[in-house]
Amino acid sequence: MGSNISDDLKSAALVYHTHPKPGKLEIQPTKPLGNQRDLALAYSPGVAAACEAIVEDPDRAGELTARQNLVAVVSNGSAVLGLGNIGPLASKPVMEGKAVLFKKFAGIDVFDIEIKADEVERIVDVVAALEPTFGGINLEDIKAPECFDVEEQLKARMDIPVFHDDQHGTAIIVGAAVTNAMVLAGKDLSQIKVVTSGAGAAAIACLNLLVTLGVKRENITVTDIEGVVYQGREAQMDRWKAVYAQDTQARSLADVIAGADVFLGLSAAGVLKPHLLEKMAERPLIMALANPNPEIMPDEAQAARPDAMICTGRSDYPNQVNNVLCFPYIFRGALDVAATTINEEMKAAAVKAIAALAREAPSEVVARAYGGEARPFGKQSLIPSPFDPRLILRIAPAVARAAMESGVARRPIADFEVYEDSLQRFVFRSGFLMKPLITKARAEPKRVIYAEGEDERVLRAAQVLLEDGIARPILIGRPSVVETRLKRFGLSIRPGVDFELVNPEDDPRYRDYVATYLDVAGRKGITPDAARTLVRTNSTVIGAIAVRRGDADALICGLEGRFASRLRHIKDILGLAPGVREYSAMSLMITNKGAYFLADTHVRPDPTAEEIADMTVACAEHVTRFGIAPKIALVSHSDFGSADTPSAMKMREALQIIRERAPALEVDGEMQADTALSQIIRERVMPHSRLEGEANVLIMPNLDAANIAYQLTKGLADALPVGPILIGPARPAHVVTPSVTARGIVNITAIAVVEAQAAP
Ligand SMILES: NC(=O)C1=CN([C@@H]2O[C@H](COP(=O)(O)OP(=O)(O)OC[C@H]3O[C@@H](n4cnc5c(N)ncnc54)[C@H](OP(=O)(O)O)[C@@H]3O)[C@@H](O)[C@H]2O)C=CC1
Ligand SMILES: CC(=O)C(=O)O
Ligand SMILES: [Mg+2]
Repeated sequence: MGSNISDDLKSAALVYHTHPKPGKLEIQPTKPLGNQRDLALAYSPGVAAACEAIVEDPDRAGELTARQNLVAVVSNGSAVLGLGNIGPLASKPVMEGKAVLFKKFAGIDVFDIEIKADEVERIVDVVAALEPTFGGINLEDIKAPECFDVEEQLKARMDIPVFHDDQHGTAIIVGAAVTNAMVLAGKDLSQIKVVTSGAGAAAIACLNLLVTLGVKRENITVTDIEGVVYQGREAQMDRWKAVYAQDTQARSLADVIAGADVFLGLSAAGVLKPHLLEKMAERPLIMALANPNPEIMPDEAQAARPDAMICTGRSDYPNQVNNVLCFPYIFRGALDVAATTINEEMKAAAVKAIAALAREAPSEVVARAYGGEARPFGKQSLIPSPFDPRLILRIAPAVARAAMESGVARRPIADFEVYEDSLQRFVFRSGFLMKPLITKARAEPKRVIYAEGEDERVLRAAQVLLEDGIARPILIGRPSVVETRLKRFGLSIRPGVDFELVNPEDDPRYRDYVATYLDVAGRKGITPDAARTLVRTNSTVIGAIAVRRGDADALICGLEGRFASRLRHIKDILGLAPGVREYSAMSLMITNKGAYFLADTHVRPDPTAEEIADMTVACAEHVTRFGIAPKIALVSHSDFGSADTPSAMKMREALQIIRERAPALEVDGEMQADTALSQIIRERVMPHSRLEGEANVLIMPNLDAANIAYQLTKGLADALPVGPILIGPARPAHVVTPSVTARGIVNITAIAVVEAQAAP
């Protein structure tokens, strides 16, 4: 045993699991519990009404409890990743991890259930007894051959989906990857020769699925820890691997690899030696899927066979064949139709959807958003990336449809358009929204300077930014304070080693910075004395000068103090970008309904029509960086001319200017906010609007309206704000608000890095 991961990653992983709270999960209530009445509804006596309704009609549990969206991730810890039988307690981090993936990628809630039980009967009894709690059961990391019986018996006993992820989740992705690789290699599945290392849960399930896809059983040779699985072998045999026993004298992987088109490794680290690859067929597919360390490292495999297509289970190489591409979405589809099982038709639908998605050209918007990362279908992109937001949009409906067509859906979907719309909204609500910018930032991380470098949130953000390669942070702060705090928060990054620290009390560039400051701001009422004091004491000034002088590429400030005073320094030192007449600020609000950009939430008290037009065009450009097509509404109290107040007329005039300046923009106005957010309402008041569907960019007539809308959305709709994104400075600089979180700083940094990449 032993995972062989680097010491750095090991300690980072331990900190990640420990701080700020132990583990990766907590329970969140979804209903208010703020007063006596709430208590009477949530608990006794009100709760009895819900209980009685379920007694009368058990199907109502789906609408009165969280059951229909709740999955159990169950393990006994007997085959945890490639770590072996480490037991249920040590398996808990993996099961919590699976729970997080279910939630993050598909909005499914999970209780991880680690059970101390080795015998099939005991596992089955425990899990079967959990049926009232859950809408589905995901079995995880239970070793072969026990896992086969466990799943078979549970499927027979339970009326909800039971799915052994290591078998079928893996098989579905492998099925999609093999299908696509053979398309590229120009080989027919019925002709290819497959050799495995591993004859356990994952390997056997993959082979079974490959056979249903057309691979011939006689063209498959299985090897495991005992060597080749041959007819008559007695050691370590079971009836599932016996299906693949060959009549052969060959005894080892080395004896059978010659001529293989596909190597399928689902066993243990390092079992495939580079010299063995030489004997494989032309353009072979090497799937080294053991986790966390594969059967062969991709660079070794590529060096031995430059013509090979290579997949691993890891996220740090192309072609990540990992069941995370499947299990969240197959359950999403199954739960959404209240399926009684996950059958072969549903699995086949998932294989098809995944293979087809990889072959789809990235949409124009996605391609632009992902920069160089959106690889077209090919050797390095046999299957979609786990962060492809289209996975849920393609797999869940395909699985739901297959469940309905095969007669196992208890609650069929009536309108797939509405269903797909709800999935689309989920995608935008989650962190996926930031993904394109983060990916783009990582392609060319820039130096970002933080004025409040001693703040815990900046320190935590810096750790993430460095680990994820999003930016090269420069922190302004006193070394002793920064060092003490890093230690206190258990952060492993070190000043001078991992990031640059600018000590405002003792920086060798002090004189040069004062000179630069006087140069740019000397005629704005700054005396030499004031300049010396400010460059010593005001970290926003220091940060802005660093950016001005090219010592940093972008500035983030505003964790303390007032927005206006921070902005004043940016104005004085960095100035406006060419062609821009005024500064403005746009805030992204990620809500349960979707993502909305509001402007100007922080800068201009009462912009003119010209300034509204400028701001709208600039906002639209920023929005496209998120991979979102801007749909812009100029909002007002007036609906398409219903009032002739000065502010309504201003918005009308702004629309005319925008139409002349940027005729391709999807923009309309002036309109009320509900008209902006609803196509139905808009059709009533303005049947031929240029704007289609829901607006996602709301341009407000003044600062009061925009800032109040921003604060209300944040407070009442529990929205996650990103920004404010400052538009206008000559170089990237953003003033966050004092309530910003570490995650918020990471997000605004990614935005600043992408801006800096585009800077001349
Ligand atoms: N990328 C992905 O999505 C997934 C990857 N996996 C990985 O696949 C591997 C197996 O998982 P799983 O099938 O669930 O586990 P099992 O315990 O069910 O199976 C393990 C199999 O590997 C064989 N094996 C172990 N060590 C060696 C070795 N040194 N040489 C050859 N064969 C060996 C075992 O042989 P024997 O039966 O003789 O002991 C057994 O057949 C793990 O590394 C896991 O992380 C699993 C699921 C998904
Ligand atoms: C990915 C996975 O489920 C495993 O390695 O076990
Ligand atoms: Mg697993």
